[in-house]
Amino acid sequence: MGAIGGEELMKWEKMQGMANGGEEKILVLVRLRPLSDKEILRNEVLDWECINETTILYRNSLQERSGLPSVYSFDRVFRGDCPTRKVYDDGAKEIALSVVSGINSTIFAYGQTSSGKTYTMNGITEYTVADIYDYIQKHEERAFVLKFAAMEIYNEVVRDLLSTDNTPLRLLDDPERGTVIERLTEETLRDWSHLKELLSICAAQRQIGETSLNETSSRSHQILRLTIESSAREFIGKDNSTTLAASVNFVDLAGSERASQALSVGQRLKEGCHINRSLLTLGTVIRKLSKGRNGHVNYRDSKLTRILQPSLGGNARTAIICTLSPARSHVEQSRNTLLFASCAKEVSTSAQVNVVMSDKALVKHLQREVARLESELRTPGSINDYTALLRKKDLEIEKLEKEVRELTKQLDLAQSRIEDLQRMVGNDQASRQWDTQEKKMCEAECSISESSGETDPHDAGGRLRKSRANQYCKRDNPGEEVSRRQSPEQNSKHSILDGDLSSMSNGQRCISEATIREQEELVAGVGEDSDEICKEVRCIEMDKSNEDNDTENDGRTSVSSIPGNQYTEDGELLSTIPRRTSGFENSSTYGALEQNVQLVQNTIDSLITPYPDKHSLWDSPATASGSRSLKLTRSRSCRATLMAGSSSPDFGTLEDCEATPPDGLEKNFPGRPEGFRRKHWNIPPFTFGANAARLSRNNSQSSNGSAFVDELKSQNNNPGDEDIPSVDTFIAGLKEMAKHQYANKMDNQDQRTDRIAESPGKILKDIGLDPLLESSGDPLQWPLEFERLRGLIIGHWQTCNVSLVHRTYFFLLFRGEPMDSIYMEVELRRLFFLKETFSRGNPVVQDGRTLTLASSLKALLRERQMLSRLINKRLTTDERNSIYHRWGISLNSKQRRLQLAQRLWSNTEDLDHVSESAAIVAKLIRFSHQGQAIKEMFGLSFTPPRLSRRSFGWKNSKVSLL
Ligand SMILES: Nc1ncnc2c1ncn2[C@@H]1O[C@H](COP(=O)(O)OP(=O)(O)OP(=O)(O)O)[C@@H](O)[C@H]1O
Repeated sequence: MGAIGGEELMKWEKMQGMANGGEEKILVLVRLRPLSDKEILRNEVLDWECINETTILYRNSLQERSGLPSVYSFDRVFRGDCPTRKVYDDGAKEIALSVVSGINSTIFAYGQTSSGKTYTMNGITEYTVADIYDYIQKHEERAFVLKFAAMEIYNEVVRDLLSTDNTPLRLLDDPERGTVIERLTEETLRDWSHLKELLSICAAQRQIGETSLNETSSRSHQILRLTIESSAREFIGKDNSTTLAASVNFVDLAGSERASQALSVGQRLKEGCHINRSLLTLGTVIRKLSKGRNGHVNYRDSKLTRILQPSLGGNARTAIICTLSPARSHVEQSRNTLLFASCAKEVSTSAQVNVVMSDKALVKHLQREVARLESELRTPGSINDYTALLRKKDLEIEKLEKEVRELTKQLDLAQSRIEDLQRMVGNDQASRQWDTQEKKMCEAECSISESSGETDPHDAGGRLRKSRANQYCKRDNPGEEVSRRQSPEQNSKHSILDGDLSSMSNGQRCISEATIREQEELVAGVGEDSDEICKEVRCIEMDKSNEDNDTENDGRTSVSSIPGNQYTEDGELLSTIPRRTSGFENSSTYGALEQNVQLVQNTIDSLITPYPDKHSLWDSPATASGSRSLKLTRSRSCRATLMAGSSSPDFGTLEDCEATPPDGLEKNFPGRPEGFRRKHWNIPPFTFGANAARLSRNNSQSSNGSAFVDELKSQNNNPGDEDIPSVDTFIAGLKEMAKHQYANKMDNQDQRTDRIAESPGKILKDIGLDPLLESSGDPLQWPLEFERLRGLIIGHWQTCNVSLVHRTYFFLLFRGEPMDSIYMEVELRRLFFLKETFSRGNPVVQDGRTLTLASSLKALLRERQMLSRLINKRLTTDERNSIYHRWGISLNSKQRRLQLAQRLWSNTEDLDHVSESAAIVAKLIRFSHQGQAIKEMFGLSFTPPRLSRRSFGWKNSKVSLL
């Protein structure tokens, strides 16, 4: 409609609103003709009378007792002496002239032979065309093109009345336009006289069919079609020129009398059958349509109804003029005609304005586009563009190569961790058989440190001496591991608690800053040398009664007063409240320490085996169970599974890892609370299939590292999935938010960085890089805290209409590892902000787009539709059916894909539902995530690189954050 302007536009819009607004009933008119001369000569009686403008009455009293109706009402009825002009003006005109407003229209004449159909239609056609020309002259602001076509349907054969070629026209099905008549001549009308000329040609052509058959009766249906195209003159030739195009059909039907009454045999009988067939079909169609549009309407049963389909039940305004002979001898046919008319008045159509872009405008537009592209190609500037593009690509490649190098480093780190873990597990049992002499040496060193004032945490020399003490213990016990392994039966807590340590005074402790830092590193998933861990365990005598004194007096208060983030039930981050952590400082017994060590092992476990789960969503239980065998003590295998992707790196794997107690210390490790473990890992697996093997780093770290990155990234950037934000985009956004959020914290901490050397543990926690401690205080509580925060996040996702793909990425990437709390906080803050802003009715600008609650809801609906389209592509039939079955969607129901997409992530209270939704979305978008691996690859992991005792590594963590 862009080309239509001003008053005309308003008028057409009004018309469009009227026509598009809803359905309107077919206009039904009844016209009585006067008695013909012959009828008068036969002394025929007039049985019908129009008693007012809408009612016709049957007057024969004898017939009234038949039980048939004697009064019929229609939109208009016209007496025998009523001129055709009035029939046109009072009835057909409004419908016929809709065509100038771009609305299709059709005028039918229905009635028995000699009832006056042709007489009426000739007049109606003439008046309509005259009015159209009149309208054209009055609307000079628009340019009109009139086209005329005419056809005849005779014996179910369609002929072109403007062509001398008698070859029947074929009806073709066009997906956009419906039934199209092949080769139909369309003459462009030059003027009124031209139309007259064409009408006479039609009449002559039609007579060919008639004269040989029945001199008094038309045995064919005739359709004259006038098409009007109109464009606003001011826009003609411009790109945005559009055209209104509509047709008005004048349909003169064959006589509606029955074949038996046509008194026909042979050829005439055949004609009668065909006439009956098309008229019978027309009647059936009208009858069906009059009862509403439920069920199949058999338009295709005849050529007539096929051609007139849009006029009868579709995009056209329609009028039917039923013609009657008043003579008593025709009463039966007249009654049939009125019954047909009664049905027709119940039929509704729904017309609309037809706007098309003109061919001319289209051609012009395309020509300009071609010219523009050609000139772009010729312009030197475009070469510069390509050069700039190449440079940009080069930079991207460089960046990717850097990422590959970083990844390689991280893989090395992962390898080291695994080795540490193995050593740690092996050494742990031996640690319980601590040799008395070793303890004494350690204690002696510790006592020296203590007495020499090393309790001052700022005393670097003291720390050095303590460190030396630890080193000493280590160096002087080279056979320690061997002896531990040789005497496992001596591995008991008594050896520690009842040994020489018990003889130490309450004031004596071996907690050094180095030890504390090492513990922090352990919590952070960094595997320290297991020897050193053992020594730390041995050196600690944590007397509960002394703990308060320690924290108050020895300057290490900062270690135990760890900031913890406080959230409201709604997830609002209230404040960072200093609180005393009960983490390692409270480990006053060996049992507690053992648990802490075990926690570390578990953390490492989760790092190297990030895909625990139950049965595969996609695999059969047998398949899923077949892939479960990992144990902590088989960390190398775990790594292999992770790196290789395994044929089924499914979540069942780690669950079995956890559910089947491995050898060694982990037997005693309570792990995550049962409920947490059950829910948390209930996420279906993602099979990497053929790509799995390529995910292995094998022995060639650098070269295969690149392939590894490429593989992972390509998996998450499927061609053709432009609508799906890639995991890169997701992570980049997340990191950006994390960067901003923590930049502030970092700024606040800058002045304290000078003191890092003096108080590294404190700074580490203050800057929020030790989220396990920071967010929960007690690392053992982190799983529960994680679950709580995740529940809040899931709820806010729903409230804020957050993208399902985003939810899926987040849900699958952040699954309870200690360092995830950073991103949990970032996400919660973001969601809280969104929720707050939306609740105030304000928009949020995100990635340059303005988001409102309504627009986000729309986007979410679009995303669901997009996902529904992927269901058939990305899921096998079995997978789909299995999901439909589980989700209560009938396999026979219509739009079941859309139903499934609508249900995804719909029940945020049910974690099983959420998990399965995430798995389905991940599968649809081909997100073959790898948990920790992908997090490390994209620098999402906060796990600091392996820290040297004397080099403080938080900056490395910051780098990974940025
Ligand atoms: N309203 C009328 N006033 C005067 N004469 C009429 C009227 N209607 C029809 N006639 C005359 O009746 C005769 C038959 O009319 P017409 O040919 O239009 O009938 P028809 O329904 O088209 O018949 P067919 O089905 O055979 O084509 C014609 O001579 C026509 O002039």
